[in-house]
Amino acid sequence: MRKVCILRLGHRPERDHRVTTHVGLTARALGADGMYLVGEDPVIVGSVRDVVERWGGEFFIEDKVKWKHCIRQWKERGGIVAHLTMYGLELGEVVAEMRERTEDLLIIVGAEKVPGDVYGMVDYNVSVTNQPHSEISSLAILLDRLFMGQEMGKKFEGAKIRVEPCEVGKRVIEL
Ligand SMILES: C[S@@+](CC[C@H](N)C(=O)[O-])C[C@H]1O[C@@H](n2cnc3c(N)ncnc32)[C@H](O)[C@@H]1O
Repeated sequence: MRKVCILRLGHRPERDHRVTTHVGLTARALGADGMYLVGEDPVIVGSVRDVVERWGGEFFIEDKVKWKHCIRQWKERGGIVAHLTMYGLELGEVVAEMRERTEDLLIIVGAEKVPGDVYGMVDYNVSVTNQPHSEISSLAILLDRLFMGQEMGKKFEGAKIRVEPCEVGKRVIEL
């Protein structure tokens, strides 16, 4: 089974804390396998690992990653890389090809301005509309289109807690 991981660039601990945590949680919930974080943020690493511990699955998070090294190593190991950017090719034009390829996929999302070199190092620069919005929304839509909705049924092995969907109220099961 191919691996799909996220590389989060440009994280500023003083202002991106919540958004970067949500990039990780969105990636996990929508079927990705892990996230590499450029920069050091033990609080985010701890929060995401805590969710994995309670809600299950094997999603990993690693901080203090050097982005060029991460991309090069990913490609040396035979993986492909997509960069989410409003300036890229429209998602609808490239997602079928990305889905058909069997190589591991690294998805890059930025925070502040992404270094210019990134655009030339990747296999796909992909836009989710050509309007500015967010790394969380663009990642969610890419993952959903990539997995064609199948990620919604993903089982999270080893969970200590699970939600039982119900029409009204909250039903939480401790396992
Ligand atoms: C809040 S934006 C800031 C982008 C920054 N101003 C720049 O010029 O690179 C943060 C990230 O959201 C993602 N993003 C925002 N809008 C997007 C779009 N329309 N399509 C794809 N990704 C998008 C990109 O990954 C981007 O790096």
